Amino acid sequence: MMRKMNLKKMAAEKAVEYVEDGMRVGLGTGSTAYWAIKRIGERVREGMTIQAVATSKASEKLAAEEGIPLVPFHQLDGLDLTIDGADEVNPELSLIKGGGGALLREKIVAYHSKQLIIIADEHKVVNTLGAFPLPVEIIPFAHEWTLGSLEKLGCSPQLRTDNDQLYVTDNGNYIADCRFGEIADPAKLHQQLLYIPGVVDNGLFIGMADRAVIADSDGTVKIMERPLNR
Ligand SMILES: O=C(CO)[C@H](O)[C@H](O)COP(=O)(O)O
Repeated sequence: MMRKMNLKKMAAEKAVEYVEDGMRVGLGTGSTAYWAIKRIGERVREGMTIQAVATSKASEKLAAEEGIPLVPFHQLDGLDLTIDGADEVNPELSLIKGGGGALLREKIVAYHSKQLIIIADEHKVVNTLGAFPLPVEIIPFAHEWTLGSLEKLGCSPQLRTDNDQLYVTDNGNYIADCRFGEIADPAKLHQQLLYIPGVVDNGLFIGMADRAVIADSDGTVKIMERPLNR
């Protein structure tokens, strides 16, 4: 069987074929997006001209090292394409994202992209979202109360830590990882979460991804398209 890292690379490199000269491109975050940024870097060095923005400080650093031209947000009125990873992908291409903690910037960038392509290995494809704990970005102020409100929605939120310290996002916030179990109605949960003061955003991406490029352990790469009725 092929190693997982190779599957991520395969999906990422296939997705980078959608990047065309002159495009404005959003760069995702995580170990799969890493391979997309590396491949985009190669294509830039081969002569492709793009303008890029990154969804995290880590991806920004990698892109700069790769020589990818990064531009300030105010110079662009939107993006043509964003390529990003995901923690779960369902058949409607609804997603759980934020395992890497970059969900807020990822959602802002995806929202302003004409196209969002998700890259993943087959292990991320699920029928129903929710086995992966849903990351919810919350502001530090009164976060204990915000955690209480999350609990009332039916999960036991875990404040994310990193080396025994509270994990702090690029935006200075905390992440509560929330185990809801199977999420029967992602759109409803999304609304309920956004209703809680102190919640900045959450890792549910609904109706945002246009396609998912999925690498299978049999060595094939398949493209999932978002159903037209959504
Ligand atoms: O949403 C994300 C970061 O916030 C990542 O895209 C997601 O966690 C998948 O990461 P990986 O490709 O490392 O499995």
